Amino acid sequence: MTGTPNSRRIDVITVFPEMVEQVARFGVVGRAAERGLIELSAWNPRDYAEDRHATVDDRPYGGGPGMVMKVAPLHRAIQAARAADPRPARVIHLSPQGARLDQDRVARLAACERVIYLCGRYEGIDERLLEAEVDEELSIGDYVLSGGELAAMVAIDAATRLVPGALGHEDSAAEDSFATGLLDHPHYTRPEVYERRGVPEVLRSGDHGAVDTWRLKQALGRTWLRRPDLLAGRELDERQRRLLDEFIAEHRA
Ligand SMILES: COc1ccccc1CNc1ccc(C(N)=O)cn1
Repeated sequence: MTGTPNSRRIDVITVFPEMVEQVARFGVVGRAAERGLIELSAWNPRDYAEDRHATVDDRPYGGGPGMVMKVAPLHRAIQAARAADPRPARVIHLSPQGARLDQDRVARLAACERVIYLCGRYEGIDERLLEAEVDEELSIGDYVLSGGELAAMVAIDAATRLVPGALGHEDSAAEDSFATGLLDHPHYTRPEVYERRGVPEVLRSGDHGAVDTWRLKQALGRTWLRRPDLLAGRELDERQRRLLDEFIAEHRA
């Protein structure tokens, strides 16, 4: 299936295609797929195995527990995915050995016209396939999953939110907490009081300037409290500095 020229094409190499296809059935990613902003296809290396048992793994050279994914079925699946669209693709291997996925790397993925996500299972993938085909290794965190599929789905979700048009006007990715480099401010909606807990007055004042100031102060304060590391590498302007100092003074009061 050749892609429509300006849509982002996402291919996933996985032995569990049905698992990965779920990410394009719901919510923001589901709507983006429906509207042709992204196209998602999964490719199963079992379909490209050499033998009638559709073997995709084998025992590790050097011994040890578990199995290793074979080169040939993965290589053929990647070639089939590449051939499905004339545009060049960036091949990303999800692995605990990868660079940590953060919003900057997500933004780079979102800018790619084509990405092929390679999902390992078992103990991992034969190094020769990685050397020959992989452009970048990414990790969603310092923990081991039973496969790269969930990591690929995380990357697909985070990147799709940044595709122009994917989010309605009601929630712009530009104000996302990590887009501003700060944590998010608190959110409230009706009822005004729930089990004796109210809503901060300023949010019902109708004074949008005051609301924006309150939200910035809360974002700065919460970042200071929960993720001071995010503030370490960041210059605050005079207004931000003053708001954070106010928050800290109130926090210590
Ligand atoms: C033993 O599993 C592997 C070993 C090597 C490569 C891939 C896998 C598949 N598992 C993964 C994949 C990604 C992440 C992550 N942190 O992004 C965690 N686990």
